[in-house]
Amino acid sequence: MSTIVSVPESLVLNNLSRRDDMYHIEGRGIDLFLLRDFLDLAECEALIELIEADNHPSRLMGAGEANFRTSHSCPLAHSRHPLVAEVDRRISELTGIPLNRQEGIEGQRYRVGQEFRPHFDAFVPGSEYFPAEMQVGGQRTWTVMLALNTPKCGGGTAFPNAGVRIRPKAGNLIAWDNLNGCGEINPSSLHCGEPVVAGDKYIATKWHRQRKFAPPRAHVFSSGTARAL
Ligand SMILES: O=C(O)CCC(=O)C(=O)O
Ligand SMILES: [Fe+2]
Repeated sequence: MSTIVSVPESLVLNNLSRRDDMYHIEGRGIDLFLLRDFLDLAECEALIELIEADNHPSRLMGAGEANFRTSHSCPLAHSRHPLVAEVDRRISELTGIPLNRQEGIEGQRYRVGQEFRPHFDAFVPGSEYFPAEMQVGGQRTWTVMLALNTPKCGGGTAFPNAGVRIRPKAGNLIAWDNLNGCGEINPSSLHCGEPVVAGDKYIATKWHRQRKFAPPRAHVFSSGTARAL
């Protein structure tokens, strides 16, 4: 038996790794990519303004412990701003993953002390939300995360099982696959947004699905909860 997905994940790996401006960050058990200056500073500022204009306390899929994710989130697609569509398009061009497998990009703002504790972006099998998510696009595959500013101190994106910490810098993009070759959650994809120590932190996160993604109207975009594998 074989699983057929519309874009083999190895193709995404090829698309990212063949660029000479792409840094391959070596982590235990995971391929992490860093591309500098994916957005220019004016674009970062414009996205930050959209996040400031419309945000709500960040949500979790399923039950999570208190203070697990203390940031605010903004469903950037709701703004209908042309820059958001342009960023979606550029991400699709970079990864080779078609637009119809993208979730709407989510802006996030962290103030001092706010964080997102270790979690998987991929949906956790056995959770109450899992069957519904499998109906609307299947598992999450690649995460692409854009740094919209450079926090003064703290706020790194850390992968504890892979032994990697990435410091956000305005305009930079990072990307990783949350699944292994069998389509199961890769334990090394566990990651967190470390507490911000000084200044604010703004990012925008793009999650991708295994199949065409057609969310019901009330669909809430958020990350998976932490769960030991
Ligand atoms: O804030 C970060 O660095 C990580 C955010 C994150 O993990 C997510 O949006 O899924
Ligand atoms: Fe995440």
